[in-house]
Amino acid sequence: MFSRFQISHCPHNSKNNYGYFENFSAEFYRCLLQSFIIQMPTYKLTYFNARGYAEPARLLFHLAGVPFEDFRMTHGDGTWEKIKDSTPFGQVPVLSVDGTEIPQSMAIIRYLANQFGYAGKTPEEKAWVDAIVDQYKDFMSAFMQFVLAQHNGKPTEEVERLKTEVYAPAKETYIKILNGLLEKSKSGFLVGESLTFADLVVAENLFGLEKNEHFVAAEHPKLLALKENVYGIPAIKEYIKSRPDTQF
Ligand SMILES: N[C@@H](CCC(=O)N[C@@H](CS)C(=O)NCC(=O)O)C(=O)O
Repeated sequence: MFSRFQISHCPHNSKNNYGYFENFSAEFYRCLLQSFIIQMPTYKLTYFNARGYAEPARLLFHLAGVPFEDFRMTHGDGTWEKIKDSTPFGQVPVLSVDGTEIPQSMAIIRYLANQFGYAGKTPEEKAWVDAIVDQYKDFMSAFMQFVLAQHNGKPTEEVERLKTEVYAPAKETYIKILNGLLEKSKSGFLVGESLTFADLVVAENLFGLEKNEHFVAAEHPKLLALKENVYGIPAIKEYIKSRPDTQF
């Protein structure tokens, strides 16, 4: 968002013998200053009326204080069926930036975090943030296998097998990795000295797991502290007060 200025339209007084502009007028400087004023793109985030894969990006918008349209479709009202084929990958969330669409929840939040300064401070921090988010995605893929089997009415034995053989070990690994990172952290955040989008993704995920009784945060004080840190940030706290209370 910092690169959207255009100074070539600003008026100048004259060109010197070499063709370079010189003797810039006061008007030129005024115009230059105006050009540097940040022009915020128009953001629209399309998703269902759920936290799900869109919530970390919503948290980030509120944290950064950047306005966006939080477009929530209602399941079964036909809106999704109408727009599905015109979305980039046939799924939501989709972020529109001045009309340019970006699919995939983690690409969206990484893009926004890079714009707003929450993607990590060095290339190594950025890599760690990405690694944690990749670990979250591995966990979610195990979680979704079990949840979808249940949702689609698969036989109880199959649901149980997915729960104990796929989901439970993935959850154990995920929680162990997060705890290990927080044990070593001096800041209480997952990477570096300050909050990154990995903290938002994980804190929101812990919130959802706790809400749906897949996780007892009190049994993991470090994870609970991370979640409370994130949810205690004034801008986020303010948003949570009015966000729709959905199951997922
Ligand atoms: N990997 C994708 C998964 C997105 C996804 O599964 N979206 C679901 C909603 S949670 C969806 O669009 N479902 C409607 C459909 O597939 O028709 C992401 O992270 O954005």
